[in-house]
Amino acid sequence: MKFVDEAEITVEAGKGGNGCMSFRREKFIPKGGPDGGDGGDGGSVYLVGDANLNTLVDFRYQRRYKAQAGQGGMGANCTGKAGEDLYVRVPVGTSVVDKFTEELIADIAEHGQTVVVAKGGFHGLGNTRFKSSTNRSPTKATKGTDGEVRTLQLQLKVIADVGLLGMPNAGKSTLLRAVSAARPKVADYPFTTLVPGLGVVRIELERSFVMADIPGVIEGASEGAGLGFRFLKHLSRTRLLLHLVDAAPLDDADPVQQAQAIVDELASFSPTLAQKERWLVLNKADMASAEQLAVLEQRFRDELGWQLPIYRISAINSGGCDRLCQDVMRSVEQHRRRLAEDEDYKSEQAARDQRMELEIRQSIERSRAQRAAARQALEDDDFDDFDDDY
Ligand SMILES: Nc1nc2c(ncn2[C@@H]2O[C@H](COP(=O)(O)OP(=O)(O)OP(=O)(O)O)[C@@H](O)[C@H]2O)c(=O)[nH]1
Repeated sequence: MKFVDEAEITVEAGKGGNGCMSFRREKFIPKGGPDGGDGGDGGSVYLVGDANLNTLVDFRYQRRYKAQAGQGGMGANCTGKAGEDLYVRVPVGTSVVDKFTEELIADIAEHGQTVVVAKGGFHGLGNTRFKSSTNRSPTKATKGTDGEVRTLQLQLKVIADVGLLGMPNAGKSTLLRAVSAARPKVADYPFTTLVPGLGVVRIELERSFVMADIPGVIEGASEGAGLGFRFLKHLSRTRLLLHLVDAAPLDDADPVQQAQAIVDELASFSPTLAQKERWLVLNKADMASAEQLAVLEQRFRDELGWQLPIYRISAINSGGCDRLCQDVMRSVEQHRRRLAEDEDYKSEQAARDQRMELEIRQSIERSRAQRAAARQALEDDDFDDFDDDY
C-alpha cells in the first residue's frame, strides 16, 4: 500500500578554509620565505539510503543539516583540516528534488546508496602557492569558497508493512491510534475511515513499521459492492495482514462467521492475497471474559483451522497492543532482512506480487463486467415496463 510522505530540508555544506598569509620567522633567518598553508575543504552533505527507515517524519523536526567548515591554513606550511562530511540517512525509495530548480537530484533506490546534495567549499590557497621567481614574498592568499546551500524536497512513497483487515467497527482505527502517532477519526458507526489511515508504529528510535488501516472490507466488496473493493488492491503489498475481529459484538453477529466471510472475500478477490500471512487479533477483550475468549479462540482453531498466531487485545485501552506490535516488528524485520540478503526470496516475493496484481486486475475486470451486465438488465427491464404501460 502506498502513501506519499513529504518533507523539506535545507542542506548546507561547509565553507572552505581560507588560505594563510605568513612568512617564515625564525632566529637567524631574518627574511624567511612565504609559509602560509592552504585551508581545508569544507565538508559536503550526503544523503544515504537506509532500508531500516520507512518515513520522513523525523525531517519535520530537524530541517537544517550543516556540514563542518574547513579549517583555515596556518603558518609553517600547515594545511587546515578539511571539514567533516555530514551523512544524512533517508529511507530507501526517497526521491530528492531541488526546490528552486526543480531538478531531480536523486532517487535513492538502494540501501547504502550515497549521493552528494551539497558540495563543500573549495579551500583557499596559502601564500606559499604564489611564490615565483619574480615574486619571492607574495602577500597574496585566497579565501575558501562558500559551501553549497540547497533546499531539498524529499518525497517518499511509503509502503505499508502491515495492513489491518476486518469488518466495519472491529476497531481498526482505534488500534492504529493506540499504537501509532496517527490520529484517525474514530466514531461509533461503520465506515468512519474513508481514506486509508497510515501510522508509524515506533518500537524504539530506529525500529518502526508502517501500519495501514484499510476501510472495512465488507461482504461482497470484491463483487464491487462496497468501499473495500478499491482498497483490497492496496493490501497486496503488505508483509502481513492483521485480521481484527470484534470479540464481543453488540448485535448477535458471530465473530467466527464474520471472519470467515472476510477470508472468503479475500480468496474470491485473489487466492494469492488470501494466502498472505494473516494473524488473528481478537479485539475488545475488555468486553468479554477470559473463558469466552478462550472458547472463541478454540472455535477459530477448530472451525476455520486457524493455525497462525491469535492475539487478544483491547485497542481502546492499549491492552495487549505492546506484545502484538513487538511480534509484528520482529516479523517485519525478518522480512526486510531476507529481502536484502536472499535473492531467491526477493524474486519469489516479486513473482507473488505480480501474480497478485494480475488476479486483482482480473477480479476488477470481472466485477466491472458483472456490474455492466446488471445495469443493462435493469435498463432492459425498464424498457419492458415502458412497453407494458403504453
Ligand atoms: N470496549 C471496546 N471498544 C472498542 C475497542 N476498540 C474499539 N472500540 C470501539 O468500537 C467502535 C469502532 O471502532 P473503530 O476503531 O472506529 O472501528 P473500525 O474498524 O476502524 O471501523 P471502520 O472505520 O468503520 O471500518 C468505536 O466505538 C470504538 O470506541 C476495545 O478494545 N474495547
